[in-house]
Amino acid sequence: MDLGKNNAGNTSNVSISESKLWQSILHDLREKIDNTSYMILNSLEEVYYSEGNIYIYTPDNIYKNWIETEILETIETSANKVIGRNVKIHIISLKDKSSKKTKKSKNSKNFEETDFYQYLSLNPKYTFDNLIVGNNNKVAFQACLAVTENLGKIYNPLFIYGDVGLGKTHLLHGTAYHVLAKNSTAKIIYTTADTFASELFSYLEKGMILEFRKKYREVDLLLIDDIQFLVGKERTQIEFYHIFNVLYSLGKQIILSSDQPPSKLNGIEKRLISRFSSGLIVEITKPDLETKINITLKKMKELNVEFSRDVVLFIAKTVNTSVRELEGSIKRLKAYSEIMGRPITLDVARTVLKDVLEVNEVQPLTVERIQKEVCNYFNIDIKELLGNSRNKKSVTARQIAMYLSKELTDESLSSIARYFHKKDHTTILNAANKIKEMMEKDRKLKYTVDLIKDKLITL
Ligand SMILES: Nc1ncnc2c1ncn2[C@@H]1O[C@H](COP(=O)(O)OP(=O)(O)OP(=O)(O)O)[C@@H](O)[C@H]1O
Repeated sequence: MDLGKNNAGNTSNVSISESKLWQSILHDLREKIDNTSYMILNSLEEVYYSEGNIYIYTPDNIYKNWIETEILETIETSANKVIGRNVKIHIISLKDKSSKKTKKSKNSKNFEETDFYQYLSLNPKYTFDNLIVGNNNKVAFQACLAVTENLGKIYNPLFIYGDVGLGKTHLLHGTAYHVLAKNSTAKIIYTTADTFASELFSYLEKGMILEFRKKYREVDLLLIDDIQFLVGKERTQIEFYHIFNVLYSLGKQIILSSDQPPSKLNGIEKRLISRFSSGLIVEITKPDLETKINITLKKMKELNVEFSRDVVLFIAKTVNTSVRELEGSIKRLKAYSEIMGRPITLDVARTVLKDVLEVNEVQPLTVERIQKEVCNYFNIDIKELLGNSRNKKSVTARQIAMYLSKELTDESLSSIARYFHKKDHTTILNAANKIKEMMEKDRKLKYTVDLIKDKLITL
């Protein structure tokens, strides 16, 4: 029987029998039912989920009767626990063809893995596949990747910090997904320090502190986001301190994120700070232009929207505060274009994102600024840059300035030519092409150009 096929022979749906959720339910049942019952359940090939119902198909009535009399309640309890809501279990014998048809009506939706991820509070979009890795987050990403290969063995704890909206949560969720992809039964808790604190108090109110401890002390990977929210919460810090110690001594992996490095987390106990600092601390910084362009292109694809190259460059250059804002700007432009039925031109983008630009107080990127920055870098006079000197340094500087003016401003080639006191726009085009070509072969030149570019656009 083909597990990937549903009743209608449609191969696009995934049955619960293949899913991580069913594996988790079976895993939970392993210790609770006898071996024969476990073998029976493990051998079943058709198990489906639909809106709070699990349909388990058995080859005949003997299996059906066994499950119903021996283990039905236990399955239900495990399923409720794993899914986090009440589910109803239906046992259907495949010999009884008519019941199969009724239960699996065309509205019946097979289980999707997103149900499982929602249960873990993971955003389905925050995977490594959707994460753009640039200079700003490369170290943090590599550290997370290394940790997934070797849970608890290296970089424990891993402490990731950076300003708001720079992708810390995305990285934490991506790590959890990556661990689950390698081992679907890994016990993972992702939570924020705030949720951890509220959860603790609700367990305390119910007199269930032991259950709370058990829950957190049993994990293979604990990810706590926004750890700065532990500041001032003394009771929560005490509880977290003990959980941390237990997990650490058991060699379980802990990953924390914060908007500050540990040393700046005033209001968190010293003993916790020293533990946060005992593993690897990595920073996520603001993305450079190239990374912002790549993120913009990725988000456009996710949002199914297309902008011209000019608009992409404009967004990436001008939205400087966070990746969240970058994403917000793309969404705004998309909404504007849909509502007004107009394509997004550079002028439209400028108008729609006016308030974002005001916040960012962007210094306009003019040909004059580029010329000045190039002169600073090469330590030459503007007269030398604009003159006709053929010495190597002046020629390189001039060509780089022409290349950057073409790449980073909206000026036409003729207009750029005027800024360089040239009559012919082909001078600019030739210089720009030459630098572009040379950068592919000459790493030192590429490094120089990138450095100047960074200075011009860095936030
Ligand atoms: N490198 C990246 N590639 C793709 N998307 C990114 C990247 N960095 C951030 N994002 C996106 O930016 C948005 C904000 O990221 P996220 O919530 O992870 O930031 P954060 O650092 O956790 O922020 P906060 O400190 O406010 O909690 C998300 O939609 C995320 O997908």
